[in-house]
Amino acid sequence: MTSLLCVRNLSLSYPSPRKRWRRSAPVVALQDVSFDLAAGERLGLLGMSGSGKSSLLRCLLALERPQAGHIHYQGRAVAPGSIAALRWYRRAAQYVPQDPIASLEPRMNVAQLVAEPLLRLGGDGDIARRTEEALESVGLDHRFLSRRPDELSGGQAQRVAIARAIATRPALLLTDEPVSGLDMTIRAQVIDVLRELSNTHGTAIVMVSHDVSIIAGLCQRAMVMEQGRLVEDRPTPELLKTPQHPHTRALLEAAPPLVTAA
Ligand SMILES: Nc1ncnc2c1ncn2[C@@H]1O[C@H](COP(=O)(O)OP(=O)(O)OP(=O)(O)O)[C@@H](O)[C@H]1O
Repeated sequence: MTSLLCVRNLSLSYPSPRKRWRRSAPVVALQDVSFDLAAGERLGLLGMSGSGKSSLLRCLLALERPQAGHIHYQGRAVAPGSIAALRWYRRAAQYVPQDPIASLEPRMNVAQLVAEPLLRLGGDGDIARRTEEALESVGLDHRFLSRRPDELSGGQAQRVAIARAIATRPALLLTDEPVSGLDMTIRAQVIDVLRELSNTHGTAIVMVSHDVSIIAGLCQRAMVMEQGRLVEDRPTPELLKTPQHPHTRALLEAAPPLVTAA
């Protein structure tokens, strides 16, 4: 497989809030994080709350600038460098956020929301058909096309956010807890859609989840973070069967028993 993303020695700290007359030490979110992601690979990111998963995702999305290290996409620099000059990267990488309702423009209807990235990226062919296909693949039929975000449940809004991201068939999909608000049937359906997208179009996926079973069901590889560091990075079945790091073992012991495995 060809390397898509190359992440080397990434470190990120947030300035600490000012307490009265003095500042305390910055909050270290990422420390010396390095890994590669191959085209079409599906990578799960596990870790306790506050371990740095969302910070890493924000760096991969070029929303946060790391203080040290670099990120290259197909050999081109995503970081360091100017965020404003990353238009080319916004075409390649799509994002499914954790909070879909906040991310969907309230004045647009579902058809416009899903078509918007296709139009923005200069989509060719039948935009209406691709919009409907993307919505159908997440279990929403044509009756939803004219609804606005405030007329959707949390789960339906999440599915619109996923349809929006996958309609463009991106080379890289970055997701933060993409199925956490969905019931079990829809959750399984959305996981199938993501797997199908990846298998058919070679989309690489980086997925943050607290749910080990979701990562086991979708991702060939899993990484575990602890206090901003990567402590384990292995094929998911191996990591689940023989966790090496004490933190991974603690994480798996705290998780509910797995129903399925990749
Ligand atoms: N904007 C911010 N300003 C200051 N500190 C931050 C900010 N965002 C995150 N942090 C801190 O950085 C560290 C990593 O946070 P991050 O959100 O990346 O963890 P996480 O693993 O995604 O957690 P969760 O699973 O709870 O979402 C934490 O100590 C957090 O408090």
